Amino acid sequence: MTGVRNRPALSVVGGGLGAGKTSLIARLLEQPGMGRTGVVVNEFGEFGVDDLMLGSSAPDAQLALLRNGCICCRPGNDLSEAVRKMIAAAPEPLVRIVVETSGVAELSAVLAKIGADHVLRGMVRLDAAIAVVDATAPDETRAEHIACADRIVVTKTDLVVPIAAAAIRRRIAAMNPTVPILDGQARPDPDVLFNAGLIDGRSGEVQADAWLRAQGSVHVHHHGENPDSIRSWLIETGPQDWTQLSQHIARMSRAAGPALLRLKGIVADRDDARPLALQMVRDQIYRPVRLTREAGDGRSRIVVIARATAAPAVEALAKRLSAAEVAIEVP
Ligand SMILES: Nc1nc2c(ncn2[C@@H]2O[C@H](COP(=O)(O)OP(=O)(O)OP(=O)(O)O)[C@@H](O)[C@H]2O)c(=O)[nH]1
Repeated sequence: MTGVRNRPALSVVGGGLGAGKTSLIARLLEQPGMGRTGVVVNEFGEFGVDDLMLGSSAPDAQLALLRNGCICCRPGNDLSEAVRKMIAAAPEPLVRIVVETSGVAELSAVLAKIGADHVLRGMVRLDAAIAVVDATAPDETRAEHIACADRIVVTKTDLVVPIAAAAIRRRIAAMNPTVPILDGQARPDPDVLFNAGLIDGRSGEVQADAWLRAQGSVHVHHHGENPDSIRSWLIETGPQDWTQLSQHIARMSRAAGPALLRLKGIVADRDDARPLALQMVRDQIYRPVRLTREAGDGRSRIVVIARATAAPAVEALAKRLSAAEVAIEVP
């Protein structure tokens, strides 16, 4: 099996129907440094046009089309198979693979499926979850997309007045305070858009803080009284016993149910100087990654993003972990 650092970095681009996913990827593919990229397009319907559009903007890119239903809902391992074939067929080793989800897929459901697919995980290195938000359709902004994204790209800002674009950015920041928000019109730099994973694609080093993005950046947030509103928590605590911690997290996840959207953490391990990176998308727990000793500072930091109804479950988790400080939204 290829060492994790040498595997292609897999990023997922999600967003509503017509939000601008294909246009964003097509513009990215035209940029220098985007060679040796493969794109897997998942179309909901039988006839795909996205691959034609991408093929014309980057004739050398490796393209694969998965038709007929969302990869998150379809049984089987179509995505794994498409990625395997793409890696095998590429004339040169691929640096990156971008998966464009169908416009009806939930980004969180696609990420959860990828997390559960050990064959796929063995072929790639997970990189960025990118949510595309259409500035002309603010009401279509889906909480799941925002909550689980590592990067957000707001598209069609040329079609709205600046004040409307600013309002969308504020709304996104209130739902996910740690996520960088980029403007699609500004032609996002691939180096800024991608490279969001635990391992820095350029240096091969672990980039724990950049990945967690919780260093002093999660504030007390309140986003309305509505039980559907999205909240974020930063749980800061000391070293943990891994087995116990995973049981506490599983318990929190069961209590929160579908209200839990995303969890990310760097956890100091009571029995090992090397911390663990853990993440969840919905109820899917990814296998934790053991970091290097240098990545730790003796503290555990866990970021949880969930609907407001999950508050008791998250607060109970914080209590069980004897969190020294919990930043929680206040009404
Ligand atoms: N003015 C403007 N139009 C855009 C922008 N981004 C995308 N579009 C247009 O919006 C339409 C939909 O864009 P696509 O890139 O196909 O959207 P998509 O998310 O891939 O669509 P589906 O795959 O069907 O869900 C196209 O006509 C694009 O030209 C933008 O930033 N500004």
